[in-house]
Amino acid sequence: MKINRICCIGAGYVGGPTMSVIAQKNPEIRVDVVDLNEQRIADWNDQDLTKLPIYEPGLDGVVAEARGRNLFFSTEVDDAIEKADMIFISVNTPTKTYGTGKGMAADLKYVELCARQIARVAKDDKIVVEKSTLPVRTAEAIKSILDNTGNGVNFQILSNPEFLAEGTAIDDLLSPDRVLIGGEQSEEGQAAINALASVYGAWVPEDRILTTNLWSSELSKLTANAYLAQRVSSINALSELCEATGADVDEVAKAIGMDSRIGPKFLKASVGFGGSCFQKDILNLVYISKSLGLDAVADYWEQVIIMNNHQRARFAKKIITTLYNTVSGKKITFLGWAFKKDTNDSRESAAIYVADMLMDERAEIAVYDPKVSSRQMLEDLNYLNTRSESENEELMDTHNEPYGATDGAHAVAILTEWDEFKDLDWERIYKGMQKPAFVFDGRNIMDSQRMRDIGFIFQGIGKPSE
Ligand SMILES: NC(=O)C1=CN([C@@H]2O[C@H](COP(=O)(O)OP(=O)(O)OC[C@H]3O[C@@H](n4cnc5c(N)ncnc54)[C@H](O)[C@@H]3O)[C@@H](O)[C@H]2O)C=CC1
Ligand SMILES: O=C(O)[C@H]1O[C@H](OP(=O)(O)OP(=O)(O)OC[C@H]2O[C@@H](n3ccc(=O)[nH]c3=O)[C@H](O)[C@@H]2O)[C@H](O)[C@@H](O)[C@@H]1O
Repeated sequence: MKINRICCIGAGYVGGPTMSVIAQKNPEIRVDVVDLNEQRIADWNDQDLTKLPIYEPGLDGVVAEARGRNLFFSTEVDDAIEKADMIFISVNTPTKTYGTGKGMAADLKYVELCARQIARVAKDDKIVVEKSTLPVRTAEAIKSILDNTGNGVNFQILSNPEFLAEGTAIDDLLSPDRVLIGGEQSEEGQAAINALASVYGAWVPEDRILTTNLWSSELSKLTANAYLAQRVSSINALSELCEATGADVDEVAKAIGMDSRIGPKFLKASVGFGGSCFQKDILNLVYISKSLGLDAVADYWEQVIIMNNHQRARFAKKIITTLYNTVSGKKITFLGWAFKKDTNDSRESAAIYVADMLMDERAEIAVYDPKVSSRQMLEDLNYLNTRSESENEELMDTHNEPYGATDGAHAVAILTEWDEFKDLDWERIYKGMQKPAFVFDGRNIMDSQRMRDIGFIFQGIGKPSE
């Protein structure tokens, strides 16, 4: 089966970059990325490539090559569905904020809407690909909707979860560790799997394209994120033990990471993991386990989230106790708001929660982040509903450069590991701050000796205090 046209519903962090690379590598396939959000589509179509809605290193070059050739962004969802042979569903699947499973289960309403829309519009056979991260057995629900509300055409459902990480999305897409495709174990299912495998085969070596049954593929995505987040929570748990004993968490991480069975990656202690997916996907895993009566399994994974919440709170508490048990009226500068470097995404960023806790103590927060807009920072805080929007505005001040942000501050807290923070003129920052000048490095990016030599009272995560 030859694929001539692809449609992707959802032009977000996954749909946008993934389809850009598919289009770049398959110039003979037309790829239409569609979204209900008109502003987002307008931004994807902006001639000024610095205005793309997502900041990802290398994305602008890929879009420049393919856009207008065989890559198109539009709000014409029906038209793109109708003309496509293969339709990716890449819409958001946030944690439910209402009803059964509130705060735990994945909200599948956007996915279901897509399935219903595909069923209504499709007039010939289609392959429908789950790109969104979904609970195991969702393909069953999608198939039921398509088969029962459609126009009698045949649908094949595939699961093709995305493993890219933000900030390295283009590199991850260009050379993935693996591409996972789950499908029905039938002749038609195999043909659909082969069709999608040939799209990736344009640039991904065959031995990296892994095919499984649908349920293994759906569950592997939740499992991969749970394992990765578990490693961060494990090293963060040990960071507290390091602080209590005089061990250095980076030294411990290096020592264990050299064991080839453990490996060196994802062992960086931090103020806590963020991002739109780790928490949501683990909560979803916990919810599924609980629904199946597997309470011990649910409790095991829930601990990863509990530890992450603890790490964020511990960081805020450390700032408060170190600043003589009060931060009221004190200026505390955050360097970084994004959940990790090289992205403008701040969803579930630890910075939001740490700011919220300090603002509860009436601290005045000044923030500088190279890519996150001040509007987004305020929206993030308002979303928590802890205090009124005007109070948030009063207590938070945003800056577009670091020196004004740190001027007059009692303390600086590093919340994101942006490379540029290492090269700031820290002597200048020190001079401008209140004394004693405190720095809390929530990412362990600074050289502690150098910072102490400048005069700072410096504290990293999981590091000896002097
Ligand atoms: N952000 C990431 O790095 C990764 C995300 N994922 C998963 O991919 C999925 C998408 O995530 P993101 O791209 O981050 O979300 P996003 O929120 O950035 O993008 C989703 C887009 O879908 C659009 N949308 C929702 N319903 C629609 C509909 N009925 N018709 C047309 N457009 C619709 C929204 O307007 C939005 O622009 C989620 O399930 C997520 O768990 C998977 C791997 C990585
Ligand atoms: O499903 C998803 O959304 C994606 O989630 C993560 O990607 P992402 O959240 O973009 O970024 P990561 O590099 O995994 O970092 C997540 C969080 O963990 C933190 N982290 C990561 C690694 C580490 O050693 N220490 C640490 O604190 C990061 O700072 C960040 O806040 C996974 O790495 C991707 O494979 C997956 O596709």
